[in-house]
Order: sequence, then structure tokens, then C-alpha cells
Amino acid sequence: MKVRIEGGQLLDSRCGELFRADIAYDDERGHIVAVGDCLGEADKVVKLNGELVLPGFVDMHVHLRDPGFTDKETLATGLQAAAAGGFAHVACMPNTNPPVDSAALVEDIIARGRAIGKADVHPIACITVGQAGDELTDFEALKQAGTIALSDDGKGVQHGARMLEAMARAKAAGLPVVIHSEDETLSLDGVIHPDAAKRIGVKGLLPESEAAMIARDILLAERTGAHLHVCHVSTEQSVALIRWAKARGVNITAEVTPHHLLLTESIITHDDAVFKVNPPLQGERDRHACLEGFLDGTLDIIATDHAPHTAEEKARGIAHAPFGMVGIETVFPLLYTYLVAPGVVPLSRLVDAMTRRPSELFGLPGGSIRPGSPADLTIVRTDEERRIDPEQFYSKGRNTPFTNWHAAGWTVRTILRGKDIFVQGEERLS
Ligand SMILES: NC(=O)N[C@@H](CC(=O)O)C(=O)O
Ligand SMILES: [Zn+2]
Ligand SMILES: [Zn+2]
Repeated sequence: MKVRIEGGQLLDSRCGELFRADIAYDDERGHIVAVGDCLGEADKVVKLNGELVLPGFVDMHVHLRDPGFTDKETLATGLQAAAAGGFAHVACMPNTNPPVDSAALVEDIIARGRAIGKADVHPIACITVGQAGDELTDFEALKQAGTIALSDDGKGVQHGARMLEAMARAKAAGLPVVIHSEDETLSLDGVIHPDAAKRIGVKGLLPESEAAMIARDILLAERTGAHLHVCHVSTEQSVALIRWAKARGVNITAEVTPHHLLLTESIITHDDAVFKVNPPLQGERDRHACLEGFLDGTLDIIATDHAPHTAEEKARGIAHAPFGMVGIETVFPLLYTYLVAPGVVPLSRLVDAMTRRPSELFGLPGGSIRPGSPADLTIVRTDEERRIDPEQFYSKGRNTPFTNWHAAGWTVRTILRGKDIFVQGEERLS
């Protein structure tokens, strides 16, 4: 069936300007047929009134908690939440129970994800067996099964020689190594930024633990030629090191989260674990450096690090609650409202960092609106402001630090290969 979307605004990726155009796609074959005016007959017409029609969003860092932690999230709730946030594709981290360290587990997630029929899920598998930091997993078998990258996210690989071997083998297998950069001999059992920790009376987490590990892994990536991708960059020193590595020609890319672009440790004025995340919210200099790094492309992409936890777990307070914040349903409205609308970040930079760039880095489909490309589309309304209410989330996780913030830029429809995977107001999957 031929579908036409008319009355929307598209983004010209070369000049960054918005323009009016219609889009025709084939909802069975799943690709875009034409972009422009007078696109001819269609079996179905979606009429818009100036909404943005963007490529389907891509998030390279989410925690879907399935298998093993389904009280926090399930594949179904996580992939519906992703679609509601405008995401057509998400990459899920392997810190589940059991950890995703075998081909069978990768295949299981892909098969169950596909059956749910929401966002497409692309598993990232463990670097080390059981995420224990020691024996390496079978990279070739994991790749055959469909894994798109390797990571022990949640923990850093502490042993340098082991990481060197992992990068050499990842290079041979053609898989990116995605690092949670944390030198545990520095971070120890700290929980939040040292300044905030002093105010609250808990243990500080040394920010230098991040850059220390990034420095090591830059050197190992340079030696091996592996594609090193740095997760959730949060400090000024980390941004400087990545910028330096790129200038040297190291095969390195990086991501930044919405919370590290919008928040600092100063928001932590009382013991509320909703602000506890790893890496922690840092200082204003760090936040500013992340923003600069994002604008100049040192930090290539936006990733949410969507990390749902239960209300009970988060009620344990900053010292004892698990690290992590949800983010997949609010990332675009927050960054649109607080960075794009005030003129800090161009819309084209934000959209590129959530679509074309992550697709390109990890070899995923989509990322552009052109005849022949997949009909992965996100339709966003920028003229309707809403208050963020976690009770409305499709995710099981309600642990957002942005409760009661007002934002515009909500997704009204998400399309994957020509099929609607989210329409505003739809029922929850359980
Ligand atoms: N970011 C977090 O604070 N938590 C993540 C782990 C991680 O991304 O390191 C989680 O799995 O909960
Ligand atoms: Zn991490
Ligand atoms: Zn993570």
C-alpha cells in the first residue's frame, strides 16, 4: 500500500533549513518512494499541520533489563517506550541476568524484540564472560548471531592487557568496543560528585576515574586500530582527551547523554537517588565542555543511557540506590526545548546526532529521508508544551530527574519500515 505524509516539514541536512515537502512510502516493502510535491495517488494519506518529519531516531545505549531484571523493564515495555520517544532503533546493553555473553542470548533478544513489533533492538554483547572482566567472549560467534558491538557497560574492563587483547580481537571481528570508562581503583565506592557528596554526607566519586580510563583505552585503540566508542562522556578532561585522540587519527567516537548536557551536581540539594547516575552529574565546567564537544563533533552522538530501576530501589537513598536514570521518552523534547529553542544547538546537529550519525557509526539502516531508504520516520510536534509526568511513561522506570520540567517536541507518530510502531495516545503493552 502506498502511504503519503503531507503537510509536514523536513530538515535539509546540507543547510539545516526546514522546508515543506510530502513523503510517499510503501508500507509493505518498507521504503521511501518519493519526497517532494505532487506525489500522485496514495492508498492512505497522513495529514499534518507543520509537524517535523525526521528520520527515525537511533539510540545506541539503552538498558532493557530483559532477561533477569524484568521488574525494572521488559523488552516489551522498553521497546514501546523507545517507539514513544521517537526511536526506530535502539542498541541494548548486556548487563542483564544472565549477562548477554553468548550467541544464543543475542539471538533470543533479536527474536523476541522482533515479535514485539515496536522499535528494532540491536544487542550489544559482553566483552568478557559474565561481565566478570576476565575471559573474553567469542566475538566471531556473537557477531554471527547479530551483535553490533561489544561492551561490559556498567563496569569498566579494569585489566589493561585484557582490554588490549579484546581490542585486537574486536578489530579482527569488525566490531566496535564500547567502553564504560571507570578506573575502579579511583572511583572506589563513591556515589556522586565530590562537591555534592560533601553537602549530602555520602562518599564522593572522583571524576578523574573517567578520563584516566579513557586515556588508557585511547592508547590501546591507537595500537590496535580498533573502533573505540566511549559511552556517556561527562568530564572536561574526557572531552579534551577524545578531541586529542581524534586529531591524532585514532579510530574513536563518543556519546553524550541528555542529563550530562542539561544538569550538574548543583541540582543535588537533598538525598534523592533520582539524581544518582554513573558517571555522576559533574560540575558546570564539565557540562559546558560536553556541550562544546557536542557542538564541534568531538562527542559524535546523543545516547540516553536509559537505565530504569524500581521505585523501591530508588527509595534506598543516594548511598544505597542503584545508579541510573530513564531517558528514552524525554530526550528529544528536553534537548529541543532547552538547547535548540534557545539557539544553543542547531536543530540539524541534534537530529544528525540522533539519526544519521549513530546509524553510520554502527552500520545500522536508516538515518536519512530519501527515495529508496527505509521508511523509518519520526513525526514531532514542536508547538505543544507538556509537563513531564513519569506516571505517563510507557517505560516501567519512573526514575527521571526531569519530573515537572516543561517541554515541547513530543513524538506523535513513529514509523519503522513503513509500519506505525507508535501513535500518540496508544495503549500500554504489559
Ligand atoms: N548509567 C547508570 O547509572 N547505570 C547503568 C549502567 C551504566 O550505564 O553504566 C545501569 O545499568 O543501571
Ligand atoms: Zn556505563
Ligand atoms: Zn549504560
